[in-house]
Amino acid sequence: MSKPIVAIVGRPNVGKSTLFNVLAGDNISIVKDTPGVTRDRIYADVEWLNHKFTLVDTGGIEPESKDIILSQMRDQAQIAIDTANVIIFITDVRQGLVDADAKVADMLRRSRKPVVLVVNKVDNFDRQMMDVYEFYNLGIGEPHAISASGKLGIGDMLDEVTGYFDPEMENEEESEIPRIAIVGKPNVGKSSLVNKLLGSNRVIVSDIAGTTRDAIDTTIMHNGNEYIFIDTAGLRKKNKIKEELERYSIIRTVSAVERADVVVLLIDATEGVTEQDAKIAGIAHERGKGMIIAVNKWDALEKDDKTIYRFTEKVRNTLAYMPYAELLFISAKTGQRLPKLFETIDMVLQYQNLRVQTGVLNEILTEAMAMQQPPSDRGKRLKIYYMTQVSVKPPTFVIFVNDKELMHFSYVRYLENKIRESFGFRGTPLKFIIRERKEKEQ
Ligand SMILES: Nc1nc2c(ncn2[C@@H]2O[C@H](COP(=O)(O)OP(=O)(O)OP(=O)(O)O)[C@@H](O)[C@H]2O)c(=O)[nH]1
Ligand SMILES: Nc1nc2c(ncn2[C@@H]2O[C@H](COP(=O)(O)OP(=O)(O)OP(=O)(O)O)[C@@H](O)[C@H]2O)c(=O)[nH]1
Repeated sequence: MSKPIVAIVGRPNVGKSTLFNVLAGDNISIVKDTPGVTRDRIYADVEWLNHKFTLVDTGGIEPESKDIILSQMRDQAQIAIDTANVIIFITDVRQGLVDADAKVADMLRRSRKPVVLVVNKVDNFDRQMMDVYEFYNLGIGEPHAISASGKLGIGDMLDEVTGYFDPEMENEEESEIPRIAIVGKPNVGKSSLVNKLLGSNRVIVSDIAGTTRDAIDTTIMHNGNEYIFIDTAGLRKKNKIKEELERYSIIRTVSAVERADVVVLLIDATEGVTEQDAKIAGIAHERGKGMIIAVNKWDALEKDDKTIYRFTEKVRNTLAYMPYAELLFISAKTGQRLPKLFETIDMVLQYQNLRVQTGVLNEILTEAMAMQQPPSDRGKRLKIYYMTQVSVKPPTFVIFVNDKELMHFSYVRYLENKIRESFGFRGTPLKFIIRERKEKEQ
């Protein structure tokens, strides 16, 4: 299933962060007023009735001068148009309708993306409704009055947002053609890779920073199989401050990863593995995607017999939360190990879809428990009744136990390792759900 993306766009101080936090719930609620504090809160998973979506905040405008605000808003809106399925355009009833709003509204209208116009800070519906009607003039539909901080009008707004979701997309079962997202920092070689894989020049590559184009899906045939590559390259770099660039690249990554079965994270061999790489990898990890780390520009490195070993160690340390990820050393320039990349993608796809029968799983479980007893606490021992695999992509297991509290993270890890010893599941994260069951039901 691929989750829709909803982007919030709006001028500084209209209440984007507040709305974001209300929608994202308790999990992400950094209260602001300190510039920089909210920077990391860029996306969140939201559930409304039967709908799930990923919310992204395109924010991060520094209110320096009006000209800059408008150009930054345009950038925000462009990112939203490029990546989102539905756009929430948020305005402020107290500031009223301003010129920048109208300009951005024009841009959004032309994009033909569904836009939900929201007028925030309507703390008193009776008294402020007349002011809300003014926003009809934007020509992008009916304004929704809300109070983000007062949590008013949020339900109606979400009804409209989720009403635009494509039911086919939400219920999408298995797609026949696997989708591979190529992600990584700017300049790491994403376009070069897709270009090389394609073997022609349909994807534009440039040495000049500032090549503009939208994310492209490229269908590539290899050994008679089709693959769709989702490429996040070509972010505009002109006039962007570093943090802004990073935010944009993260939003695009989230949207590409969301649609993918397998993620190929490119790391620049000439720069080593960085904090930003770890952040990007985290997005794929959280979303349970198949994971391949490809260290690119391997041709450009002076190597001795220890180089690959040292590099491996560094990557594994920095990305310690994903020991399952496959690791490859490639060159998009020379084509080194690109056939191996396809083999690895095929393997990871298989493991993402592998189902293990309950009988076999429980043999592994029994043996594992015999070798290492489940933990106990204050005289009470964890009992594990059985385990079953409930889904794939990522493979997800439910473990039935007598008392959830007794189930230790380290014991789950131990069981995971036992499953991997038998089945591999290379390149794919495994998910475990612990459920309690009364002994009598046994
Ligand atoms: N009265 C009222 N104030 C609100 C409401 N929602 C947000 N605010 C206030 O508006 C101010 C700006 O809110 P933020 O959520 O930080 O706005 P923002 O759009 O994220 O701002 P930037 O990060 O600068 O882009 C804060 O002081 C909020 O408390 C509302 O519904 N009613
Ligand atoms: N030596 C070497 N250079 C490479 C390799 N792959 C890419 N490059 C160079 O790295 C630079 C950036 O490559 P791009 O493919 O444009 O990188 P990108 O990740 O698509 O960049 P953005 O569009 O900024 O996201 C170009 O100068 C490429 O020629 C490689 O395997 N080896």
